Amino acid sequence: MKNYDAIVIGGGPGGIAAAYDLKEQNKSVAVIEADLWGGTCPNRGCDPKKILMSAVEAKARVEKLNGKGFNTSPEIHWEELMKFKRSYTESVPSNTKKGFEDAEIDTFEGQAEFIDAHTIEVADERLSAKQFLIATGQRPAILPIEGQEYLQTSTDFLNLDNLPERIAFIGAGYIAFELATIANAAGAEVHVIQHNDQPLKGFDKELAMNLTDHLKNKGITFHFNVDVAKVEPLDPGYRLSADNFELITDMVVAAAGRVPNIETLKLDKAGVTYSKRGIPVDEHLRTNQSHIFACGDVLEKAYPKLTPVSGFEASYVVNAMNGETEPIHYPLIPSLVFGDQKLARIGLSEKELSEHPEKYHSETMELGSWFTYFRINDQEAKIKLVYDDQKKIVAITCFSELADELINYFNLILEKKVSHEELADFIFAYPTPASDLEYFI
Ligand SMILES: Cc1cc2nc3c(=O)[nH]c(=O)nc-3n(C[C@H](O)[C@H](O)[C@H](O)COP(=O)(O)OP(=O)(O)OC[C@H]3O[C@@H](n4cnc5c(N)ncnc54)[C@H](O)[C@@H]3O)c2cc1C
Ligand SMILES: NC(=O)c1ccc[n+]([C@@H]2O[C@H](COP(=O)([O-])OP(=O)(O)OC[C@H]3O[C@@H](n4cnc5c(N)ncnc54)[C@H](O)[C@@H]3O)[C@@H](O)[C@H]2O)c1
Repeated sequence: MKNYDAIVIGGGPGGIAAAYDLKEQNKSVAVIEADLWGGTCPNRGCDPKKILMSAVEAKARVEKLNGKGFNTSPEIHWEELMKFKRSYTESVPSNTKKGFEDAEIDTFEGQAEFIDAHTIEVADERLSAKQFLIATGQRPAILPIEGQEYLQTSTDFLNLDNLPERIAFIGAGYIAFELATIANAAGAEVHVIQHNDQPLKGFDKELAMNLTDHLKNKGITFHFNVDVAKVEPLDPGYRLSADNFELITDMVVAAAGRVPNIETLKLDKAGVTYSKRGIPVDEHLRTNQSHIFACGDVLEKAYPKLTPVSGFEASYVVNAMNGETEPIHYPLIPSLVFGDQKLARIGLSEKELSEHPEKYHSETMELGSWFTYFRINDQEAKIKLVYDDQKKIVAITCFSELADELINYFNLILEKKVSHEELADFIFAYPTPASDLEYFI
């Protein structure tokens, strides 16, 4: 039986970052991956989505300038776009694996399952280690409804050879908004079905509704307060039904959240506690077994489950495995819904803000006439700044084509507590979103 200093279970962003850091400390390290090396983000998450989104952004940019230099609406050629996406994704698993091999990190393929607290089995091989890191991520939740076998997922959508004429998304969170935006721009008839009336929970309600209205104007149909009960196959297509609701479509994507990959690990055999929301850890990312750590999406945690958060936790956990005694301290984490118009937020959570309305007040600024946005004809652009009673900014939500860039500047400003006076010491290239910053702070 091979014995290691550390075994990392899961070859996604969290597991990869941790494995390299552990190796740099001259430890013997093995990584185990059950599916695609690289994990969710580069194979079936952020990166393929953003490649498809590039076409959406380009199309929308031209459409915004219709009558202002353009008189056309570019058509997205799905097969070509998918080919472009695959030119990136297809080499991710082999490149990731080769990277490990070059770094002399051992790789094993298959589902890892614990035999006991110090031994795991993968593809009929038993391995032991002094320490373990569980970084097995999440997968799409499949709704417990009649006909659930006909539901497809974000993974299926991001690998479609041909775009169906009609697509329905169940759920109105990050994934549904982003993939619906792509499907709509590429020419499909798109429906988004949400069981309550609150899309994009966790974002400012007013600006989330601005994004919803933007997508409605693009042709996406939203159905709120509809709890889908049944999916039936037709020839061709599917019928979705709920109380007083029926919809015929060609593809149904379950986009109603994600569940942690824990069942196959046989955590009971290692004595590791878990819940259906993931693996609970202490403030050193340690499970109830002191030599078994966990990081990334598989955690039961209140922090957002995002690629940079997995990477941040991985860097921390390697030090914790080495005996670091300071608890993990998370910096501010921006949240962002990508699209031709983006919605981005940072700062105190909407829950915290709504629980103490007496403590906070907000100001919304329409930005459409500001030169940065006027130039690209982004008439919908706006920003909401939330202040505490000391007039300190505690949260910011941006809605615009440039919100992704802007939120990162605010991240630096809020995290480093940069004042208006300090900002005035900088000369930013003009005209850019950065040169507007001094008017917000
Ligand atoms: C459609 C989509 C879009 C997204 N877009 C963004 C975005 O724009 N920005 C962003 O920051 N985040 C985004 N995310 C989230 C991001 O992908 C995740 O937060 C990130 O991948 C988490 O990294 P991780 O290493 O914790 O888990 P993962 O990337 O999920 O990696 C875990 C790995 O463990 C493997 N595994 C599971 N069980 C076992 C086992 N028993 N044995 C061995 N291996 C196992 C899995 O196969 C997987 O490869 C998106 C996610 C999705 C689904
Ligand atoms: N841009 C990004 O950073 C990005 C993009 C995509 C995914 N992600 C990550 O992936 C995670 C999962 O995304 P997601 O969109 O699947 O989950 P989500 O939690 O963001 O949204 C799920 C939505 O489905 C709704 N829902 C739940 N049950 C339902 C039902 N029975 N019928 C109809 N609606 C129902 C929820 O109310 C919610 O609005 C995100 O939380 C995030 O961590 C991030």
